[in-house]
Amino acid sequence: MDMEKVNSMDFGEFVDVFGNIIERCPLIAAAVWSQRPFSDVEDLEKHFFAFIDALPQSGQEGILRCHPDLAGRELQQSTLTAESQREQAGAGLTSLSAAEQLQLAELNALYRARFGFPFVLAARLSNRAAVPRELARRLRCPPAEELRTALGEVKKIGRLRLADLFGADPARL
Ligand SMILES: NC(=O)NC1=NC(=O)NC1=O
Repeated sequence: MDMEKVNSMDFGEFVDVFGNIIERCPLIAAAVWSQRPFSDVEDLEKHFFAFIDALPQSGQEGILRCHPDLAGRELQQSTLTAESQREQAGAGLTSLSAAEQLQLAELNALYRARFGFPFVLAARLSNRAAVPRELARRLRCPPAEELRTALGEVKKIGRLRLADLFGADPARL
C-alpha cells in the first residue's frame, strides 16, 4: 500500500484499513481521515498519536480500557481481534502453564484495581517471562506516570501495526 492510495481512500475504506491501529478504537481512524492527505507513514502515525495526546485523561484511560488483558478471558475464549491474537501468540501467551496464567490473572487484577484500566504492553516486544516481571514493576508506579507509560505502549502497538500494513520497518518509522 502506498500513500497515494491511502490519501484517495474514502472514509469507509480508511476506517476498514486503519480502524484497529489502536485496539478497538476506530474513532481515532475516523477522526484522522479528515486530516488527509498524509505525506508518508510517519505523518500518518503522527496524526494518530496527536489525537491520543490531545484527549482528556478520561479519553486516554478509555483507550486503555479498550485493550484486552494479556492472556486474559478473551484469549481463552478466542474473541481477540486478529491483531491482538497474533501479538499475544507471538509473545508466547497462548502456551502458558496454569500457574503462569493464574499469576498473570492475579497481577492483571491488582493492576486494574490500582489504576482503573488494564495493563497494556506491546506484546510483540516482550515475551512470556518478561510480561509478569514488567507488570509487577509497573504496578508500583505512581498513577500519573503509569498512564504515560501505558499510552506509550499503545503507541508502540500502533507503530507496529502500521508498519505491518505498509511492509515497513517499525524501527524506521
Ligand atoms: N493489554 C495488552 O497489552 N494487550 C495487548 N498488547 C498487545 O500487544 N496486543 C494486545 O492485545
